[in-house]
Amino acid sequence: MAAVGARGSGLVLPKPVTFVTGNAKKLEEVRAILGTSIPFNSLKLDLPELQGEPEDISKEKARLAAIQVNGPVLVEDTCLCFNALKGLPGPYIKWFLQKLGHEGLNNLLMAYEDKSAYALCSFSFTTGPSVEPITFLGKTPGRIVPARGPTDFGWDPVFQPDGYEQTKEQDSHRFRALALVKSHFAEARYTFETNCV
Ligand SMILES: O=c1[nH]c(=O)c2ncn([C@@H]3O[C@H](COP(=O)(O)OP(=O)(O)OP(=O)(O)O)[C@@H](O)[C@H]3O)c2[nH]1
Ligand SMILES: [Mg+2]
Repeated sequence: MAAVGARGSGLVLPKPVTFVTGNAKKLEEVRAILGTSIPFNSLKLDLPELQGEPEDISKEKARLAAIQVNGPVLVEDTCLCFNALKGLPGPYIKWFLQKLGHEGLNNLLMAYEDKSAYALCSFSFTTGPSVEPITFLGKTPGRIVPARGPTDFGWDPVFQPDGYEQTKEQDSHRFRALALVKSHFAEARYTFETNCV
């Protein structure tokens, strides 16, 4: 590990964790979910994204972010996967949404009875640029519906989680993945040489 030493039984990291994202809404949700459980700074950077499987994309984002920050980083990649399309658009949902809009996302499934989908959040954490990132996944099953509700975050209006009347739930893909991140931090008992600003 890139930890510089041990204080008590936890690893001592040279810097606070930096959550790297170019997405203000993600940052807002991460702040709300983590509260004060994991002290972190944020950095607005639009990192280049690999093509491929969600976990690999997330890990590569963490590697690139750790090089830029030169310290511990947390990143996240979010997918919206349509079962009828074998998981696509998946990690490419940002571009599909930008080009097709909510109605276009519904139209992609027009030829299929199966409207089921899932949201997948992949957080990756590394203590520094030379350390292999660890990934934490959170998944919410649901289905694609005609747009409804608030339109302030991406594809939320067309994704209805299973068992919920509305298109947004408290116990989300992000919430589930961050619960695993919190458990990891609790087990590792990281402490920091310098405080967050
Ligand atoms: O309705 C939503 N509810 C969510 O919970 C959610 N989480 C992400 N998104 C959107 O899905 C794409 C992911 O792409 P993405 O993971 O690459 O994010 P991003 O490029 O915006 O930021 P980042 O990569 O710098 O962190 C982007 O269009 C995000 O706006 C969401 N939309
Ligand atoms: Mg992105």
